[in-house]
This record gives sequence, C-alpha cells and structure tokens, in this order.
Amino acid sequence: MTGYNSKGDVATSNGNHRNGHSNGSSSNGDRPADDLAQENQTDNGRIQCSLTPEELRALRVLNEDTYPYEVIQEIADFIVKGAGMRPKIGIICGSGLGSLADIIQDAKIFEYEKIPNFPVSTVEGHAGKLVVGHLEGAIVMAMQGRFHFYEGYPLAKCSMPVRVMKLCGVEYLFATNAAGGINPKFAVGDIMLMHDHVNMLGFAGNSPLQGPNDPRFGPRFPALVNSYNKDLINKALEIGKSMGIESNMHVGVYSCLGGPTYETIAELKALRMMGVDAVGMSTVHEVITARHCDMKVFAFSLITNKCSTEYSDKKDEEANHDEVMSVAKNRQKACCELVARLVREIHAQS
Ligand SMILES: O=P(O)(O)O[C@@H]1C[C@H](O)[C@@H](CO)O1
Ligand code: HPA
Repeated sequence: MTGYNSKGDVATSNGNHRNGHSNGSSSNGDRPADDLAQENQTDNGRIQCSLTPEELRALRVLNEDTYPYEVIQEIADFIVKGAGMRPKIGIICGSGLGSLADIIQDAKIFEYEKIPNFPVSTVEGHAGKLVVGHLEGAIVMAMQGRFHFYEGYPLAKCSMPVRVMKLCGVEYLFATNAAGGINPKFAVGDIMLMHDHVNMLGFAGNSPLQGPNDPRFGPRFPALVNSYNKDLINKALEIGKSMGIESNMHVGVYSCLGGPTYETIAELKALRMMGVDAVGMSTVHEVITARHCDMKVFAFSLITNKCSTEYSDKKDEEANHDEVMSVAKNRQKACCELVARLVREIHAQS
C-alpha cells in the first residue's frame, strides 16, 4: 500500500522509500532504500519523498488508476491552450460514429498519444483523436474514440476524459454508443435516446467514483435520478420528427456490461426482465462521472444489431463488431444531423 500526504510525502506499508526502482537502490547513489527511508522519516511517521513534484506526479499517473485534480487540470490546460478556445459541449463518439467529429469546423486535432497522461484507444472504430472546434456556432470538443473497461482500463480511467472536458469548460456531455437492441420493437438502425440506465458493473461493486472523493469535482454520494436531461430528450424528439425519423426513434433504458463478449441468451433475457431496452459496453461510467461534476447529459444508442432472446443455430443472428461498424457507418448521416441540430439549439439558447 502506498499513501500520499498533502506535502507530497510518500509512505509505503513496508517502510521502503518508493522511488520507482524495485530493487531497493535509488537515484541517490547506491545507498540502500532503508537507509534513505530512515533519514527521511518525518514527524508523522511518513517518509519525505526525494522525488520532484513532477516525478511524483508522473509516477502516480503511471501506477494509479485515479487521476488527481491537478493532473486533470494540466491536461485541460494543455487542450484549451493548444486549441485556443474553450469548448462548451463535449461529444463522445461511439463505435463507428467517429464522423460525428468530422463535421466540426476549424478543428484543432489532438492525437491521444500526444496528450500528456492520456490513455490510448485500442479498439477498431475508435480513432484516438480529440477534436476541438466549431459546430453550429458553438465550440465543441469531441472524442473520436473512447476507453472501455474491457481494454483493461479501470472505470475511473475510462471516464477520466469527462473530467478533462469539465475543466476545459464543458457544460453539456453528448455520449453516443453502438448498442444491441433488446426491446423487440427496435430495428437495426434505430436511435434510442437514453432516459435511464442499469449499471451492471455497479451491481458488481465497480464504479468510476470508487476511491477517495475530491469535492472539487462533486459530492461523495451523488444522486443519479434525472441524470438524462429531459429538455434535451424532448428537443431531440422534435428534431427527429422534423427529420422524418420519428418512427425510428425511441426513448429507453441502456445497460452497460463489461464486455468484450457479447451477451448470452440467458443474460439478454435477464436484462429484458430488468427493463433494459439496449445493451452495450460503455457510456454509463461516463454519465456517472459527468453527473458527479454536474454536467448536463444527453446520450443516445444507435441500434446496430438485434439481440434475440430465443435460442437459434443461425450464425447470422450472432452479434459481431463488423456488423456494428457497418450499421454505424450507414446511419452516420442521421446521427450527425441529430447532434448538429441539438448543438445548434443549445447554442441558440445561450
Ligand atoms: O464504444 P461503443 O459503446 O459505441 O462500442 C460498442 C461496444 C463495444 O465497444 C463494441 C462492440 O461491437 O461496440
Ligand atoms: N452487446 C453489447 N455491446 C454492443 C452490442 C451488443 O449486442 N452491439 C453493439 N455494442
């Protein structure tokens, strides 16, 4: 166990000085770590760390799954300074929906690898770029590529970019995803506006808010009723109507499972009994993080495949990522129009 105090001291449960080397030697010559630890012992029993604040921060980011406020602030400052603008709306592009970021004008593009302390995208259909620019008069920032739990990232890391958005100035989060339709009324290509979720990873005791709470982001125990902004849902429904796609638009409940496996028939039956309409592997932890820091949330699922709850031998009824990507590509125009018009409405009101 490692503990940090507010002065940047570091203490380890075995009394060893923590310096990033596992063999007990340190950057202070060849002296054993125990000697240094004794010498650097402070009154409170903790060990005075000889690392610079920068080294300590880098070590912490590498080894820990939580991102301190100051690190998030640094990432946000890097983006705002690099873009030369402060976004108000954040967009997370779901699988195959990266084109939502292609409609942004005067775009400043940041590859994830080049953003300090940012994770990298590993999934096909998630380009790994952050795009900041203008859309329908508003300044927006879009993630062309999100982070999923099944990639090996802890939930806090998956949704860390939402906090970056917040500290960049973002007030509205638009989260989009590709999902399997469990509600038998849903067809492939339909859009489901999320009005609630079932957090299956939360049922299993996993949350992006696990660990010490930093009140600068939000409260220890945030309420999640009314997480999905009703005004934005109603506006999106109106937009859908004027686009002539109202019969392909629904309002429903999304559930996130850990993936990367698609669901079994028994799991799908269980989800349906719980009132779930669409199932995926993302979004919920992003929404939790956004609501924790008081962002307004709009989210939708593009139904890329139907999830039958009947046993069948037919191979073509099995979900697969190629189909997910190809449906998303076919429906990108409608998704882009919906997002752009909702951004326009928000901008017009402000
Ligand atoms: O990032 P999203 O939630 O849109 O991606 C879904 C879930 C998996 O990552 C992938 C499965 O096909 O699509
Ligand atoms: N299940 C889980 N995630 C998904 C699906 C699905 O059927 N389709 C797209 N993402």
